[in-house]
Amino acid sequence: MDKLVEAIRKFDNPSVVGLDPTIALLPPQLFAGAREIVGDIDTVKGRALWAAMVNAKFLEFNRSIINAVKDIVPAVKVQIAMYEALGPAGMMAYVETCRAAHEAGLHVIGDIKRGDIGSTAAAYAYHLSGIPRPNSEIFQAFDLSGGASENTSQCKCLADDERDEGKPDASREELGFFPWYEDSVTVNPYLGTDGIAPFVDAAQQADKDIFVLVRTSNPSSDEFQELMSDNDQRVYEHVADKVMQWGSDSVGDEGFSRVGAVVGATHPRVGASLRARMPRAMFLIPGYGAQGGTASDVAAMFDVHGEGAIVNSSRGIIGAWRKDPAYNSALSIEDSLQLVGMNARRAALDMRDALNTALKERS
Ligand SMILES: O=c1ccn([C@@H]2O[C@H](COP(=O)(O)O)[C@@H](O)[C@H]2O)c(=O)[nH]1
Repeated sequence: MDKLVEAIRKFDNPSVVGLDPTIALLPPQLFAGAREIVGDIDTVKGRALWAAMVNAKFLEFNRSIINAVKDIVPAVKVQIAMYEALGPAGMMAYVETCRAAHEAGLHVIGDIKRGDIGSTAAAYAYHLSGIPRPNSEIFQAFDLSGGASENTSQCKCLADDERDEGKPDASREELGFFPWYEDSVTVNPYLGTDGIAPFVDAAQQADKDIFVLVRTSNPSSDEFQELMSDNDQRVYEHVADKVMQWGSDSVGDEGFSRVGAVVGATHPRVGASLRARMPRAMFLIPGYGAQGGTASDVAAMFDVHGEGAIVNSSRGIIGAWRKDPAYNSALSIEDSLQLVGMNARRAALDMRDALNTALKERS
């Protein structure tokens, strides 16, 4: 997490902008004429054209936000669900969004919430370590090599070779070794250690990080996470202890391991207790703004130095333009996107200031 900690310090801003576009969050003028272009939406062609168009608009929208905030925030969190909902073209919009953020110098958190049995988790973990080698386990399992390769025992990724040769990230990108442009991803711990270990290994190989869901922000999260086990511990407390264990071999210079924790801003008391329980875990805190979390709710989730956490807001920042009286439907596409960017910037600055004030006030 050293790079993320450094980026937060550089901007004096422990917040992350969530790029979770929906059609309702985009200015309607971006879709002017869409009906005519798409034709009948209930045909395969119409639906495919619509998805391609929406994805192109998502990308345009995201780029205007990235440009507007790149000099004031350290990171973006890109929620893959919003893109995946639009099919294969959506995945390209996801990747291109991550790439635009990466090229703008931002730390990119891929909110992909993966988790599966070990062998499948190993395949998902290539999000971090790059496209697998032809002789990696994932290809061997299906014998795509025609039995030619000898090496079946190791799941070795392309990034290994690059790292061995000491090549910088840029050359990895050129070679297609780093296709997702994510610096970290979110993972779901429900399957236990064998579902997480491949992500920890991949993060270690590729010098990246993961964030494990520990105490999520949503209303139903109590159903399982608050359950009490025999030894008087809540389920989320068990997960927290596992997160510490999973990260124990990867504590960086800044004192945080590669294995961070997702803790919702909507649980201030629990968040504070988790801070004490997980001193080496960086917290990714969603639930600020649109879900009701405030700066004072999250202040106790930072460590004594006011570090160790990054707070996400998605709708509250990318949808801020909708409250601006300067918006009107007659604005050109260009002007509407400028308004989107200006409002996102203002909302991001307000969030930064609110967090820094709450951190000062608590001491
Ligand atoms: O516990 C969790 C884990 C992840 N999220 C994600 O964060 C954003 C929140 O969006 P807002 O618009 O700021 O509410 C979204 O991508 C969620 O999937 C979360 O909210 N809670």
